[in-house]
Amino acid sequence: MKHFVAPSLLSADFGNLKPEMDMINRSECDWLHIDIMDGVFVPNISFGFPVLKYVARLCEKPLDVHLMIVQPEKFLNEVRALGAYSMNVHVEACPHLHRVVQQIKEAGMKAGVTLNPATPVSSLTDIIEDVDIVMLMAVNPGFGGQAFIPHTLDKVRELRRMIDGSRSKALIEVDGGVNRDTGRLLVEAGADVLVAGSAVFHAADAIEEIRVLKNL
Ligand SMILES: O=C(CO)[C@H](O)[C@H](O)COP(=O)(O)O
Repeated sequence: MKHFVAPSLLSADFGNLKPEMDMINRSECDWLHIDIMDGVFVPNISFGFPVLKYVARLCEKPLDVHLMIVQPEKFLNEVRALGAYSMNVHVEACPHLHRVVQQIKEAGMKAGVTLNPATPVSSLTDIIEDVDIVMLMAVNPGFGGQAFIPHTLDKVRELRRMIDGSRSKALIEVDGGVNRDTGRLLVEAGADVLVAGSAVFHAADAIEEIRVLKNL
């Protein structure tokens, strides 16, 4: 399968959301990635549901919602009400991960689980066949514009082997420090979805940057 590209809203110009979403709609990107932060699970706060309702109205691409919050299951209905395609929760934030994954799927969304850089791929052994997406953080979550952690490439290869050796059909998504250089290495390692914030929204020509990322 040709890999997907998901620009991350976190790096958009919030004073110009309408033109930013027009750009996303015109571009070759596959999903819009949305980072919700709570100032507890991560040391930052991004945006909440009133802003996201506006984004959801403007954006014609599937919404990939990444909850960097404690107790993400509390907001399942709000995420579903956005019309989200997928809901990603952190393994580190969910002591009852299997239940949360089932709840996301019962709500009609794709279930994604996300690993922080220090969380091993092996922590997914007993859930890999239940999830639709595994997202690997290639930076410590909370801020855009950070440097890619190279060990993520080993984690992508390990996860690829785990998925291919099981009945899992999970997509491998990578978030943080993704640009045309790291993106190429990630695709070669077996990644299916590239999330890119600053590489897209801070580019001189965002549509062209998305095209480049799509054609790596
Ligand atoms: O999850 C995130 C931060 O926690 C962002 O999606 C990610 O960092 C994207 O930004 P960039 O591509 O600039 O690294």
